[in-house]
Amino acid sequence: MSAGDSAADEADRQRQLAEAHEQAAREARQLSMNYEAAAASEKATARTLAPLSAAGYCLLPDRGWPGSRSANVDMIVIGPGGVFIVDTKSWASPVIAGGRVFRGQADVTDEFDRLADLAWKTEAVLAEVGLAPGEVHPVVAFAGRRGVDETIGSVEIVGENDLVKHIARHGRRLSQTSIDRVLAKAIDYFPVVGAPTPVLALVPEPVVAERDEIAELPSPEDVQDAVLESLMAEPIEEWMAFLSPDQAKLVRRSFNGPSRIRGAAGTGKTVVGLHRAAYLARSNPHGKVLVTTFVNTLPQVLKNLFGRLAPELADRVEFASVHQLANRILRERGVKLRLDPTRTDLLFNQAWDEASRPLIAIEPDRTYWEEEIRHVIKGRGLTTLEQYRDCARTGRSRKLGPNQRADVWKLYLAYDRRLRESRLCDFEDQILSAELALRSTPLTGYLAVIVDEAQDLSCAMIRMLAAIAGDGPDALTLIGDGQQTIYPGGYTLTEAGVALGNRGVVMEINYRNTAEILDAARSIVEGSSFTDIEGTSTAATAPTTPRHGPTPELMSFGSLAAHDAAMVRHVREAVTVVGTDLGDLAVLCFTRRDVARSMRVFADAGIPTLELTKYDGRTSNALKIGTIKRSKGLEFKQVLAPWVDPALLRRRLGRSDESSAQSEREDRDRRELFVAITRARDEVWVGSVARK
Ligand SMILES: Nc1ncnc2c1ncn2[C@@H]1O[C@H](COP(=O)(O)OP(=O)(O)OP(=O)(O)O)[C@@H](O)[C@H]1O
Repeated sequence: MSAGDSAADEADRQRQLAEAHEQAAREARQLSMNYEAAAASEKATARTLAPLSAAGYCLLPDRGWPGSRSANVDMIVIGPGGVFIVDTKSWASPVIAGGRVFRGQADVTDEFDRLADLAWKTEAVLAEVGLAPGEVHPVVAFAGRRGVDETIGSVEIVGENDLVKHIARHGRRLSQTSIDRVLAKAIDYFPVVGAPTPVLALVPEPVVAERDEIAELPSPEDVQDAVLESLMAEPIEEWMAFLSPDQAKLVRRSFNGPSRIRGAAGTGKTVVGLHRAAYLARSNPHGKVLVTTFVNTLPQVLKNLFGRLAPELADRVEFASVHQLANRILRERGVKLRLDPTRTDLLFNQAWDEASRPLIAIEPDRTYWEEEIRHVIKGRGLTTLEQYRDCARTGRSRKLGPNQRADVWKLYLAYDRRLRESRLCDFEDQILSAELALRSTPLTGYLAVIVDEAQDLSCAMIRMLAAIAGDGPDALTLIGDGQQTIYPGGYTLTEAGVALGNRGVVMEINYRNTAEILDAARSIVEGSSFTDIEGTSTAATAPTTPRHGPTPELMSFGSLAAHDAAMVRHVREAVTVVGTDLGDLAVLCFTRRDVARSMRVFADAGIPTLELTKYDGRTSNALKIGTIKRSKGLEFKQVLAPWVDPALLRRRLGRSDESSAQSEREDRDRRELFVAITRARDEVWVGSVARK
């Protein structure tokens, strides 16, 4: 080593050290500038959002990003309008185009995807306390901006100065109890950001001067209006935003094929179905969700409920009954069918006159055979006697041998011939034609089909809907309860070509009825069995309910006049003494004739009425009157069931002729009365007139 070498080495070392310090300083300075901007924008966001606390909102500023050691979330806002995960971006002139976001030349859409992903994971965590999925909103606020209103995937993008309005306009969706539960869980999930890692530098910590505030805040009037709007908003029903944890998890559950949600009356199946429709529409940007059921008027009621549950998705979720859907399918394909129920009834009568003799010997009740043709034969779309001979006739108690089936087939042929000669179709033909039409030209555009009250649908209807849904994950959800089956001639889903595997879920808590109403309803169907579309002959599940109320009144009268007077008196007292709104009462009848009779009785008593055929779910101060079939899926505070067969109010006894049509009919009538009684939230009145 020559003289001076060691000094030169040291000089080199010190130079390298200096360069390293300079590099570190440059990086620290850059980082500091970033944090400074972030801190300023977080502070501004906190200040912008502060007025929301007057409307019951809680702000959780600067929380840790779950699962990340360094990232944080600017602000979590939790209150009556839901949960908002707010990320503020202080970007100069960001551009949103073609579903992507650009910052200068750089595509920064990934940052939005990360926020959407965080919201998705937050949904799952908050579902554990029952928050419905649609209530978690990822929001990006552009700092210092106003008038921005965009979405990228599920992320809502607004100007920072529109934030209060944006959040407040969600109204009052969560009650204080729900907010408290969600808040406790969120505080747990989003950790408090800890102190920064100590700086191991031999330089003194810089002294930071107070920052200038960001200018341009929303005007006080704007903020006041928004907060007021939030405070004054009509609260929505609790279940629209907050569910039981089991329900909330079920809404988000993914099934790798068709699935079935089963549960007794009032267990929240429809509620889950509506939330699931919203969830599926929200998670898939393309296609629509179809919610369908048998009763023609129920879809409109569900649509109105959905409009409040998820207004932003109103155009992504369609509501139609199966017949309305079949009608549309045929119309769009240029197929014209002539439907004339009065004339087709007449044609059936003529066919009955021609071919009834051997059938009367087996079972005299004409209706039984009409049901056999409409539900067992045409409900499946059987076209040959061989098919009919092989058919299991699930749910029909009377056994039929091959020759007897041949006699039924003759009746069917006689009816079918008359239909063709008259160029007429019945409603079963409408479904079968739509199913056929779908085979040549499928119906596209639906990402999922959700069927409510699936037990009411025929085999062909299920096939038609399965064809529309396809067999992708979550494409078909069948919701229903075998115990509420009131149409004969059941089938199994396997027969309809739907393989459920083990994708079945049972719901077990009743949210609608009081324990007293449930007991009364159960006593009506006790001892009678039913066959479910899953193919199992089951005893009913026995859901529990936490609510109590008056014991249902099961009244027997000596005369029609006494019955009708007591029925009117009960309605009057419900309104004047109990204080129930007239619009929250329903009179549910077995037959259309009884509906007409009720309308007359109440008209004579000067009580305003509304037929269920005209009810769309909107409140009106009129007594609802309709058939029990029409009341499927609905609920009322009080239900009256008049002119009930006294036999149904007695315990069902085991009969010697269990396989008779009469026994099958009685079981069905009992289930129908069960449906009527379980429509009531609080009180039930059942009237019967003793037979002399
Ligand atoms: N998590 C919940 N919290 C509060 N109320 C609920 C909840 N879930 C359901 N409900 C209420 O319970 C009632 C019954 O719900 P829903 O109509 O969905 O039951 P269902 O199983 O479809 O009944 P049915 O088969 O008898 O038609 C409704 O009033 C609904 O608002």
